[in-house]
Amino acid sequence: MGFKGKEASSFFRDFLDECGGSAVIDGGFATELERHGADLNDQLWSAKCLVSSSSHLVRRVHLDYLEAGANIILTASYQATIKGFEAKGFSREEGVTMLRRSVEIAREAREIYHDRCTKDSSDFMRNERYRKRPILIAASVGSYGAYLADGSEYVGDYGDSVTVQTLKDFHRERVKILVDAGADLIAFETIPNKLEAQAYAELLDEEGIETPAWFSFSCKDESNVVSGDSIFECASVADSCRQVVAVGVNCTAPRFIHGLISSIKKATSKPVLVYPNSGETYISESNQWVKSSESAKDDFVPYIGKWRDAGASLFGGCCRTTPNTIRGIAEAIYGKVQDKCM
Ligand code: MET
Ligand SMILES: [Zn+2]
Repeated sequence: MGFKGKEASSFFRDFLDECGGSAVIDGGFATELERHGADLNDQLWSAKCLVSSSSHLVRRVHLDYLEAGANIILTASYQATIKGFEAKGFSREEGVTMLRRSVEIAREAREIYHDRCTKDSSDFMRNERYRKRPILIAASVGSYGAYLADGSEYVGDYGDSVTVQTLKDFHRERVKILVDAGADLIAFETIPNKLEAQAYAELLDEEGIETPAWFSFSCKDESNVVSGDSIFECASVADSCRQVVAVGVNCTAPRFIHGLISSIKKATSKPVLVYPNSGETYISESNQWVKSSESAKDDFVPYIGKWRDAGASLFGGCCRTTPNTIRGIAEAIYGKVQDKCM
């Protein structure tokens, strides 16, 4: 399946149809790399693993999420920027190579997974719909706040000196590199304010990018993104952008998701995606996740059905969620699946 020659929106509608109406997004990526032993206490965060010596870990995490049932896997490029790589002493060319690698590694993981599925026919999953599910590679684009590596993507205030133009110039090159590397989708993630959504929309238009994109916002309550801009206004920006095929929220506490879905549905008829975090709060000073007083670590899998009834159609997890969360979501959507395809 490819989007070439197809309108972005019809490509994505076909994908969702093939998935049976609802699709599974993967779970926390950086979190999972850490669980496999990576030390991400670094300005580059998960992008640190794109250096060749750690690329096997990136592939491994992608495979874990595919084996858990994901239809969409997000690349390790969330915090990968040429500027960020240069600040760490890499050359421009090396930065470009690592960005491209993020897409290539995800594609390799998809091939390995497909290969395993075909070869191991004796242990094939009985659930045909699950086994034949389509799989897309989404190039992760973290916000400008993510590049600042100071937790700004959870605050959303970039100050007066940062304009739409600043943001477009910041994102332009890496978006083009990721598209050129063959991503099926661009996942603009953890968008903290309306300004950055406007910048992405203009950028897609100006560069004539035909690769479908999704806009996903990080939110602080049931009706506002973290900067305080309303989710309705932010989703409206996404709604008016032709290349945007889905709109939603990520890295947001599960308790706000239901209300957010309703607000987004008022602004757009595009498919709605949700991939909450565990409900814990990120403390940038100590680089730690702590349980907030309102909620212990939520297990949001039991709510998937309700969120689907509220109108969402893509479900996954963000920080501090694991392949187990995604397995639970896949089972909620596809029914009980065997552990192995694998
Ligand atoms: C701070 S949100 C991080 C999103 C990214 N896709 C990850 O799971 O690591
Ligand atoms: Zn997150």
